[in-house]
Amino acid sequence: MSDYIPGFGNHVSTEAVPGALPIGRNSPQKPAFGLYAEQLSGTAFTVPRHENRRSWLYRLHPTAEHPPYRRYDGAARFAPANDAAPLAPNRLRWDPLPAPDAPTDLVDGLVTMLANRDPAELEGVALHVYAANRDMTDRVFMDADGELLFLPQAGRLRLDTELGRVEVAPGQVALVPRGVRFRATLPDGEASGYVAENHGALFRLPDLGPIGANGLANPRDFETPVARYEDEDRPTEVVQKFLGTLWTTTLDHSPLDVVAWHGNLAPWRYDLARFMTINTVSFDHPDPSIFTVLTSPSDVPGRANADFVIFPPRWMVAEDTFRPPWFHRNVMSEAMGLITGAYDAKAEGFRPGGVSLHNMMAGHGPDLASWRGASEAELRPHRIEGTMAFMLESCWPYRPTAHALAHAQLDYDAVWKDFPKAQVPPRG
Ligand SMILES: O=C(O)Cc1cc(O)ccc1O
Ligand SMILES: [Fe+2]
Repeated sequence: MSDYIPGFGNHVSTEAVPGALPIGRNSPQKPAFGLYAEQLSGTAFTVPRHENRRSWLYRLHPTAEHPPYRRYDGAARFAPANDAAPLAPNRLRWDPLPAPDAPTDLVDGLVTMLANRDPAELEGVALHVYAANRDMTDRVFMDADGELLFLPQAGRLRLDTELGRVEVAPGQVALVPRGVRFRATLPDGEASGYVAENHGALFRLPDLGPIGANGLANPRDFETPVARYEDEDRPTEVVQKFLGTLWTTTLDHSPLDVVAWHGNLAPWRYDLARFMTINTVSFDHPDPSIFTVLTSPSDVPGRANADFVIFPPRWMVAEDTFRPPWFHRNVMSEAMGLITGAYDAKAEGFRPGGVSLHNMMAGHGPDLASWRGASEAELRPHRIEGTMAFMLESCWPYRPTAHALAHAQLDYDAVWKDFPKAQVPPRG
């Protein structure tokens, strides 16, 4: 049997021990084996049925049984954005995180770069980066502030979650729903990458409009783990992110003790190589919304709280067209990262593991070298290979954290310096 069940947002039933899952009801008077039934809500009880997400978990201990949380004093840079000072409307870019110089697990290796809105408003996203070289041992993490989308850049992650094991490699992404506890271990000994934290409406597949019934990320390619549990009676720390700060408590058992579960709120993984990419076969560079993998809508139709967009390997065939991204100013705010290769609008300086920020209305687009190259290129069919950039586009402008502001590349603006002035014929 596969360790994964295919499909996005499906109603799944899975049990690690035969007979653990109640049949025909969610909360029997006495669940099998003395298990505790617990509902985990991903949406308010009364949201419309097609948006309603929740799962029922059958576990060795009730989650409610835990001592009080105290402030966690590790992960000093895994912190909320600093919104005290006015933010300059400048474009910013960051180099990849250096490898940790001490043993560091995923939680302590997370560094918050960009965030918008307050998690208490149930809107907005944050972009974190991580660099870790140690397994989480005897501790788990959970985020009450949002769902977590993991984008490994180097090194695999094994995410042992309450609802099962998700293994994810660079080129794949994985999602852990809000509130689901998990432990990250590093099969390759070290790992670095990105985490998008979504405080708003749950990520979903975008509508396809005139594209039709198929294409972009197809639902069947999302993989949800089967139930898998630990029966460990030893102290386990739970680090929790709640309202932008970190808290800790210690249980006398592993909380990854869900023997069976059913429902449609669950972790999953997705291989970005399965993305069916759409592009022009005539002329002009289409808007990047054609590359949307997942969207988190805001209350305004079509204006996303967060769009997760990728720039995958693809053919470029447009005729009489400047093929890379055009110059633009966007009412949406654009955070970007690079998983592998080079990005077609930036000849240099945007490195795998790096981050860039082009906030609302910031003029940006190809750097001088990319513009020159693409303006002069012979327009034969050309395949962009070995690349994977992503964008987390949000209607809410991002604020870099104090740490990010202090570590931005110097003079990113210079990539748009010295464009030759256009020469129009003299008037009249
Ligand atoms: O700024 C960027 O590089 C991202 C981007 C890509 C694209 O193809 C069109 C618009 C856009 O913002
Ligand atoms: Fe852009």
